[in-house]
Parts: sequence; C-alpha cells; structure tokens
Amino acid sequence: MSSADGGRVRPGFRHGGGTVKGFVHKDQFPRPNLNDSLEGEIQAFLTDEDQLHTYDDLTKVNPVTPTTVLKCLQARYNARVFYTHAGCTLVALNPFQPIPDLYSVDVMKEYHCAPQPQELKPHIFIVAEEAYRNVQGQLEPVNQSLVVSGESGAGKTWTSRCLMKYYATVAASSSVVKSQDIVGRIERRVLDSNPIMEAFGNACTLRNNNSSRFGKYIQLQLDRSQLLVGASVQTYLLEKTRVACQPANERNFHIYYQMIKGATDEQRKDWKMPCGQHFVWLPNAEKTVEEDCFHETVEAMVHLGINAERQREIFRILAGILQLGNVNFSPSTDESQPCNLEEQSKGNTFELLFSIPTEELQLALRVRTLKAGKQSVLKPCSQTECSMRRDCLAKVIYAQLFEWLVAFINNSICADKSMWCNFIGILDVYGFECFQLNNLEQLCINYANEKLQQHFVAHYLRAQQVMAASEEYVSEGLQWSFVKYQDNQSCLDLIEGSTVSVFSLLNEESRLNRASDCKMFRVRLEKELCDNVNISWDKFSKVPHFTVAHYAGKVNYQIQGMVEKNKDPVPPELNSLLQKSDNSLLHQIFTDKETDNMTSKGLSKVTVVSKFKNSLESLMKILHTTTPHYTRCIKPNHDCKPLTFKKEEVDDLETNALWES
Ligand SMILES: Nc1ncnc2c1ncn2[C@@H]1O[C@H](COP(=O)(O)OP(=O)(O)OP(=O)(O)O)[C@@H](O)[C@H]1O
Repeated sequence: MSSADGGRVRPGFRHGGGTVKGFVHKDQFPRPNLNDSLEGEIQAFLTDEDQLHTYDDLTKVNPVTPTTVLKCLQARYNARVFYTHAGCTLVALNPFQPIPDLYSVDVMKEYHCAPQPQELKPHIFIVAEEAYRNVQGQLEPVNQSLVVSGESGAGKTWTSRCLMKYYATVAASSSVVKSQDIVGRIERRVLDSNPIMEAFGNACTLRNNNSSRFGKYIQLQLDRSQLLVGASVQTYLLEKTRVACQPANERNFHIYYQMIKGATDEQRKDWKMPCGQHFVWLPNAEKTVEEDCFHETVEAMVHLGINAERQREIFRILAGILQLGNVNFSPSTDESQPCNLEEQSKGNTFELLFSIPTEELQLALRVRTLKAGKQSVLKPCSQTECSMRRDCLAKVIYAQLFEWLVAFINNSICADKSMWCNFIGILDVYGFECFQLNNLEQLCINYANEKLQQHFVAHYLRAQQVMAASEEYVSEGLQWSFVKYQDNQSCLDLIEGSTVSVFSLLNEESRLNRASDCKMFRVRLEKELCDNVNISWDKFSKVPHFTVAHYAGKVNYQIQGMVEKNKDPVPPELNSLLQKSDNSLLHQIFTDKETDNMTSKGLSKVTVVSKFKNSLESLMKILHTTTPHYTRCIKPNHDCKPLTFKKEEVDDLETNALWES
C-alpha cells in the first residue's frame, strides 16, 4: 500500500518479535558458547562453492543460517535456477525477465504427466500438480489453497497467473467439449479476469511497475472429472486513495494510462479527453510500462461479456473522475482563472461523463446540508472541505466501479453450485509492510499477515510432525527437534480482540464521531492497553503513534488520521447526487447497497476495520477447510534488475524470519 515517502524501513526484525524458526537438526542449534564453532561450520559449508547451487531443498543445508541459505539461493539464482524447496514451502526467486520455456505448455505437461512430479526440478508446477492430485485423493481436506506471499515486486501476481494458466491448461474442459467458441470458453474467461482486474487494481509504484493495490483470493472450481468449470474471485482492501492522490514518483491505476495512450480519436472525443490535455491526477504519464495495453483490457472485457454500451459507460465514468482532479477550489489571484465548475471543466463535461447536471454537482461539492430538527440548513463548505468532497467523490466512484467489475467477473465465470464439487484457491496477498509512516492501511495489511502467519505456523508444525515421524528420518538416524516458536495469538488479540483492542477502540471512537477523536483515541489506547506487552509508545515523539510488536518486527503506526480513515465518510449529498445519474451504471452502483449502509451523517455503519476483519475471518474459515501449500516469492534486488541477486537487499522480513535460527 502507499507510503508517503515510499521508503521502506527495516525494523529490528533480527531481534524482533517471535517467529517460527522452523525445524532444524539438533546439531545445528547455535548455542551462545558455540558461536565460534558455528562460524567454523558455516565457513566449512561455504568452502565448497561449486556445490552450493545443487541444494534443491534448503532443509538440506547444514548449518541452516541466513548466511548459508542466502548463499545457496544466490548460487542457484546465478545458475539460473529460480525455484527451491524449503521443507513444505516453495521459494520462488524473481528473475525479472521472461525465462524461455520455463512455463511452456510442454513443461506443464511434463509435470502433469510425471509419475512423481516432486522428483523433478523444483518448480511452481510441482505445487500446482500436488494440489491438483490432492483434490482427487482420499485424504481430507481435498479442497486446496495455494498461498502466495512475499514483498512488493517479489512475483506473487506472476506466480498466481502461472498457477491459473497451469490449471486452465491441464484441467481444460473445453478440449473435451471441443468448443470452437474461444470467447465462450470458461478457462479463457477465467484468465481474462486478470487483465481487467490488473488494469483497474494495479499501478506503477516505486517498488513494482505492476503493483497490485488490492488482495485477492481466486477459487478455481472443479467438477467430478477434475475439469475446470468455473471460478470466483474475492478481493480485499483496494487502495482507493490512489485515484485522487498518488505518492511521489508513482502513478495512478493502469487503466487511466491505457486510456490516454490507447484510445481512438473517436473515444477521446466521447470521453472529452483531447490529446495533450493535462490531468493533475495522472502523474508520470510519460513513463510507459508493459501493462499500458488498452486493447488487451478491452478484449478481455469483450470476452467476459461487457458489451460496447457498458464499456462506454465505464470509460465515461473514469474520464469524469479524471476531470474532477482538474477542478480547483483554491482562491485564485488570477482574475482570468475560472472559479465555477462549468467554466473549469469547459462546458458540459460532467453532464456528459457522469450524466448529472453540473449545477447539482457544484452544489453537492460546495454546500453541506445540516439537519436541525425537521429543517435543513445549507452551509457553504470551506475550500479545504470542497477539495475533500471532490476527492471523496472520486474515491467512492472508483471503489464502487471496481466492486461492480469484480461482481460482473464473478457472474461471468462462476459455475452453478451443482456443476462443481471441489476447488483450488489461490491467495495473492500483500506482504508485511513497514514504512516510515504507517497508517490504517498498513495496520490492516500487517494484521492480515499476522493471521496468515498463525495459519502457516499451525500447518508448518503439523507438517514437521509428520516429517519427523516419517521412515526416512528414522532410517537415517536423524533426530529432529522443535525450535522455539512464539505463538502470535497475543498480538492478534491486541489488534482484533473483542474486549479491548486497537480495533475495538478505533471503532468506538469512529462511532462516537467526535471532533477530537484523534486525541481521544490516543488517550484511550495508552490508558486501556498500557499493560499489553505487544504495544508501546514513545511519549516524546512529535508524531503521535503507537508501536506494535509484530511477528516480523516492530511497526510504528501514526495515530493522526486513523479514526477518519476508519470512518471513511461519504457526504450524503454525494450519494444522492450519484443516484440521480442518467448513466445507468453509475445509477445502479449507487442505488441499492450504499444507502442502506449509511447513517444520516454519511458514515458507513460498517467501519473499514470491521469490514476487513469480517472478510478476513471468512477467508480464514475457507483456508482452515483446505490443505494449504505455501509459496514464498523473493525479490532478489530492490531495483527490479534482471538476473541480479543482491544478498544484502533480500530483506523480505518474513522470509528472513523463515530461516533465521
Ligand atoms: N517468474 C517470473 N519470471 C519472469 N518475470 C517475473 C517472474 N515473477 C515476477 N516477474 C517480474 O516481476 C514483476 C513483479 O512481479 P509481481 O507483479 O508478480 O510482484 P508482486 O509480488 O505481485 O508485487 P505487488 O505486491 O507489488 O503486487 C513482474 O511484473 C514481472 O515483470
């Protein structure tokens, strides 16, 4: 998610919160008085440099230390080997360039047809095939989850796409039906959901040119014959603020650049977007990324059944949002600078794009309606308030449009429940985040990671118990022992607990909706959570914050703005305005649902954290009923340079936590 400065701070994770240290051979325990001998063992292991790339499972490395493990990964990377097992986890190193034939249909078939795929070279297709075979197997649970994690730019989206392509190939139902109708083919439609969701939900950031600004869980539905018959997508926490505010040197969502770069003259005319027009909300438009391909998005829309008229409505809405960004409410000393919306937007722009009368839009942005008993009082907004209302309008429209698209995609690809019996889920979630300034977005993301960490720990320990009991280890006379791991339940209780927790206090403050909520939230946090060891404060800090000791390290969260973000208010005037739109899509997405959920003050009855917590709980429930498979993607250098592995830059917090001992 966004960071004001884009810079990533490395918290003291090496000595930070507890983590799963995994399962290491007893002889590998680094005891304080054996430091020298451990150092000796490390050096001895590293001497055989030519052999390092041959370790296809990091549990075979001896001793297991961050140094030895990273050296092995580096050696493998330099030998162009990008996948390595780490016990029950697959480690995927990002090559940052297409590798010929690594993911071809022939390679898919090789893994799919192999009697023992795990005997082939480590590959994401081993994970895919194992999950696929488990679905057929007798072992419960037969439903599978593929959890893909890693820091921004590590390759999660790429990996998820690879997995989807694998199943769309090996489990293709159309080849059986021999359908010639490519547009109607379910696997084609499932794959086509990717370019659409990426166009609307991904953006070029400092860390990744194609960064997903939302989390997603895709469920691939299989019938009795193991054929792919449908899919459904659940998304989490779209970073909607990006539409009206882009961090320095980053871009807005891809779709906007696709539109300005790929539209025909006719479309530009329709969207009132003449060539050369400057858009405040479209920074760094000169930067072109691979994902700037409009026709691919449109083609995918067509395949999924979004007809020309709907597309037109969608693009008009998007163009309208862009025009909003050019509306300026600050007083101008320049007399020639227009001050009303109509003049600023050159005529009837908003009437055409949003299908709402300009005067009404102007009124909704500039005037607040206060209820005093049965009477309504109109109060002009300050310039700051006007700008906030404008940004809010843009964000709420974009977020609702995204939600509508996801629902449309689901309608188009979801199979009737009677048609499928099992599923393979693919979870692509944002990794643990720690910036110089962190706020509600990071708190939610890191909370999700705490949840997944807990799930991983439980699964990891179960897997290790099975492994320890396996004949292989017994026959080799190896003794294994658990290394201390810290249960992160107390940190989860701190964040989400039902009695007194960060979320419960935040929600209370949000509901009270008092003017001094930031100060009150701080006071209450300090008072009510003063005995909790997982939270601390630096009372002398100029920026009020609290620090949470997460499993991957400590993170400071800024208190300023957190309550407001949690309330996520939408002025009621804006909602009623959008409901009046003659753009049938805009009208539809604002009619049913939003109003039911709003209080008269424009506050959502469900706060951001409650909504997120609920959706995460549903996800965890699903994960608990499946057999999980973990893939950890690793970014080998900060600058996304092809084939470059910089050990010192592999600072993925959770990855290090995995093999630190
Ligand atoms: N296996 C791969 N082979 C070739 N290139 C890859 C591979 N994995 C990732 N990449 C490259 O790395 C870029 C970043 O990967 P990706 O977008 O999947 O990261 P991410 O982990 O999803 O990041 P974010 O959290 O920001 O969304 C891709 O756009 C692609 O160029």
